[in-house]
Amino acid sequence: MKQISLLGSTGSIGRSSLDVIRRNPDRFKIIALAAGRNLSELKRQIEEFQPSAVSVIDEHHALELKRQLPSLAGLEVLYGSEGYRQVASLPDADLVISAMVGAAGLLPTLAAIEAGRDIALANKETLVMAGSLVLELAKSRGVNLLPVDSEHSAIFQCLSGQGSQRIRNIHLTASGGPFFRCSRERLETVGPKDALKHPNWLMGDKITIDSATMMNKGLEVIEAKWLFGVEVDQILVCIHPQSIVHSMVEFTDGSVLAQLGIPDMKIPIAYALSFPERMDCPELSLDLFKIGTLEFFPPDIEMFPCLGLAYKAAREGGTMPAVLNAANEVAVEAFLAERLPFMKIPRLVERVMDSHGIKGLPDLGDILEADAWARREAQKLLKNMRD
Ligand SMILES: NC(=O)C1=CN([C@@H]2O[C@H](COP(=O)(O)OP(=O)(O)OC[C@H]3O[C@@H](n4cnc5c(N)ncnc54)[C@H](OP(=O)(O)O)[C@@H]3O)[C@@H](O)[C@H]2O)C=CC1
Ligand SMILES: CC(=O)[C@@H](O)[C@H](O)COP(=O)(O)O
Ligand SMILES: [Mn+2]
Repeated sequence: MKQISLLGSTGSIGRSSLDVIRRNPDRFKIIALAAGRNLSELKRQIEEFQPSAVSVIDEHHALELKRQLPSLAGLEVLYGSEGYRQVASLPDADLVISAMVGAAGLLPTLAAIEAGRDIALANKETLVMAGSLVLELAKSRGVNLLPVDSEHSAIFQCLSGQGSQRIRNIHLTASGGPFFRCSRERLETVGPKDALKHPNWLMGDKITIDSATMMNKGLEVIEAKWLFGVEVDQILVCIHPQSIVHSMVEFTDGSVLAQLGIPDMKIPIAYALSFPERMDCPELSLDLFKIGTLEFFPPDIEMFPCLGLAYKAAREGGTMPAVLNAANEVAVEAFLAERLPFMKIPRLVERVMDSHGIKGLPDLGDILEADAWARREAQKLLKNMRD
């Protein structure tokens, strides 16, 4: 029985993870949950999965949760950064699922690695911000980093049993998002409702906007660089509107291995949870004849500059990827609140990056400082960039 601590339980990945666990009660046991503010969903999860500890965002939400769940004696209700740290580093957990959204996922994930727990990693921002530190710490603690992100799970599966020295290129597939082949005129007018309509995947708002700008693919390039130890220029993005091929690895002998499946996150989640074994998921089945066509196109970096900005940040290294990530989080939040037009998301990120003095070989303090600086800088610039 694998004992699991789940960070980000009320989100899209959190709920899909619980679905996989619910179907396999003989293999997995939830021992702790961490959420943000969604108490009604968390309450349902506590009642069903009976964890021994939970953490929420702050004391107010912890008190409210206790008020709503008076009968659950024995449940430890924690909150804030210390609560998340405790849930992430429980000694009884075999695996921690890291599925909070954004920079909030970094410290709990580091705490879990520090405590020697294997990680099923959905929170790509952790590797974008602090890839070098995360890899070093995971190595020193003997921790397995098991990718949940669909493309990285695909690459990980294609690489099983092969050394990464023999990789010529990684072909990272992207759906193209809701605005694939849109005109520039149209992109100037799109709002949150349009951008939240992802063609293939049901996900949280932040990653759905990142898919629409293609920043998601940029963050994934950085994530792949760290997970698979390849050079940035070996990671090639291709638009694959069907989202059936989840990524490919081209080896030095010209062989290309791909992983395919329906676009459902329960597949990569199940793989990360059961690794090195596979599970039976009869409901997740691919009908190739229904799909019929698989297409591949080059990305348009002029229309989707966020992808180019992420490559630039990856090449420059040091604190720059953390700055890219923080500026993007501010820009996406402003776009969702209708305070920034869609096409100004990359402009804001670029301006913050342009005014950043990179610190090479950053420690955790440098990364957190760069993240805070980029948020302040982005907020300042936002005021002049609304229309
Ligand atoms: N959704 C998907 O299919 C995929 C997601 N990912 C990655 O997985 C991660 C999660 O994505 P997704 O599930 O879509 O996101 P959601 O927005 O659906 O869920 C986010 C989760 O994080 C919690 N949360 C939000 N802010 C904070 C905070 N400041 N402190 C603590 N917890 C917080 C939320 O809590 P609450 O709602 O209770 O406030 C919720 O549980 C992201 O990094 C994303 O890039 C990767 C591949 C695919
Ligand atoms: C499901 C998943 O892994 C997402 O990261 C997905 O890939 C987003 O779609 P895009 O390919 O449009 O970014
Ligand atoms: Mn992905």
